[in-house]
Amino acid sequence: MSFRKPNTLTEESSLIQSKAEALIPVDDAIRRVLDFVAPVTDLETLPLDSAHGRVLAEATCARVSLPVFDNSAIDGYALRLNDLTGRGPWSFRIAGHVAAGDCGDTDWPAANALRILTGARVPAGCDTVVAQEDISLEGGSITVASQPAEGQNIRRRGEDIKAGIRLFPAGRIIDPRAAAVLAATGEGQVGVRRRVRIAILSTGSELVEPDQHLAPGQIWNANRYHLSGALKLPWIELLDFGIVPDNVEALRIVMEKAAHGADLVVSTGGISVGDKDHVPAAMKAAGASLLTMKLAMKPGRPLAVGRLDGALLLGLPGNPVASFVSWKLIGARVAEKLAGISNNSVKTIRVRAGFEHRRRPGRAEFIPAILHGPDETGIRVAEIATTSTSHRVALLAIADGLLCIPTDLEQFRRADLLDFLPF
Ligand SMILES: Nc1nc2c(c(=O)[nH]1)N[C@H]1C(S)=C(S)[C@@H](COP(=O)(O)OP(=O)(O)OC[C@H]3O[C@@H](n4cnc5c(N)ncnc54)[C@H](O)[C@@H]3O)O[C@H]1N2
Ligand code: MOO
Repeated sequence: MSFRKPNTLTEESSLIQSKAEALIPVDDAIRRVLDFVAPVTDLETLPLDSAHGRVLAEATCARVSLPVFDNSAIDGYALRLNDLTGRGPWSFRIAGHVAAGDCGDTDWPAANALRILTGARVPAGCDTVVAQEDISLEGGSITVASQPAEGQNIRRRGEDIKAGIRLFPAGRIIDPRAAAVLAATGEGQVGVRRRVRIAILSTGSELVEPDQHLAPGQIWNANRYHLSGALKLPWIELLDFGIVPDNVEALRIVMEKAAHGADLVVSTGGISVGDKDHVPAAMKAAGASLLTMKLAMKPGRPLAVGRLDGALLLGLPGNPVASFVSWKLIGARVAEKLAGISNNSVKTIRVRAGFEHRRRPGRAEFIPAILHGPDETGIRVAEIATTSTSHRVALLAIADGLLCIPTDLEQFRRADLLDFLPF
């Protein structure tokens, strides 16, 4: 079975995984899904202040050197070393004053000092700046007791950033640090990729919104909120289609509408084998090419992926922790690739297991876990409440992240090292 490039995924029946087929390793599944994603190509030019959190469209090089000119690092006095003849102490009349913002081209007779303030352009001829704490001031003159070093307290042009060097790659999110660097190098307008349009829908006839009364058999919609929370980002335009009942026709209509306006449509629920699991059928009825997968992953075994109208459809499982984990590991990667983001958000750290565990291998597990520690070796220790996680929203409340147990691992002991994906 292969997962093909955009718009060529047409023989859906041959792509649907048979029951007997092995579970797909998580990394393979991610690779296959990502193979199917092309970043949005439309660009916008925005004033820097409106570009916070957006994705840089092109690599950015410094068009100036920083500092732009030699300037003083301190409040003090500018001197010419040539004027320090003989043995000290040396006295100089203060011939003028340069502050930050002044052009610094000032009349400066030989054997005189200039008062200079932090950030002020160092005048021509000045090769040292003495701190005001290191002189004695009397009337209009200063006395310098010890020999200053050449270049001291002068911030040289280009010592921070050289004109022409690459500051950021394409795909970098303009976070506050990047914004400061862009501003400092005079990038008042920046080219960014357009926002990715992501539609979400919560499938399930049992669902009502949390501000509604629960009738017998109903539950409150949790998935809509972990998704809308994760998607409230400056590079995403969120389209929320609310709750859709378990009905192929209703699902088809909403999916078509969502796919029409979105780059990615994310649904939760209705992708397993129950009589009311209609999401794959609705995707097909809408004319989508479709791939349903069973992943070697717990929670989050079922996954449906389709393409309709230029939009990618991603069907996540209904159990809240399962859909949360599937979004974090797979959905978020899809969204980031669509947006053209260069480095993905899935970054694990190493932790020690705070417990021992024996298990049936075959699925990678992602268990909500709490971090303690660090232990005597300086490494943090992960504890879990249970390995049965799929429906247990309480685990999301208490956990610091996901403890990652590799597919083939049969057992581990207390203090063994494992990967951990922080929230
Ligand atoms: N016979 C089998 N049954 C199931 C299998 C299987 O392989 N064979 N897989 C199980 C696994 S694993 C998962 S995960 C679930 C996935 O099921 P669906 O994606 O079809 O989801 P639903 O059946 O619609 O819902 C599952 C569960 O989650 C609750 N839910 C759904 N949406 C929400 C929501 N927005 N907020 C809160 N809770 C939600 C729903 O009420 C169900 O309890 O299938 C297993 N079954
Ligand atoms: O994927 Mo299911 O999440 O194992 O419960």
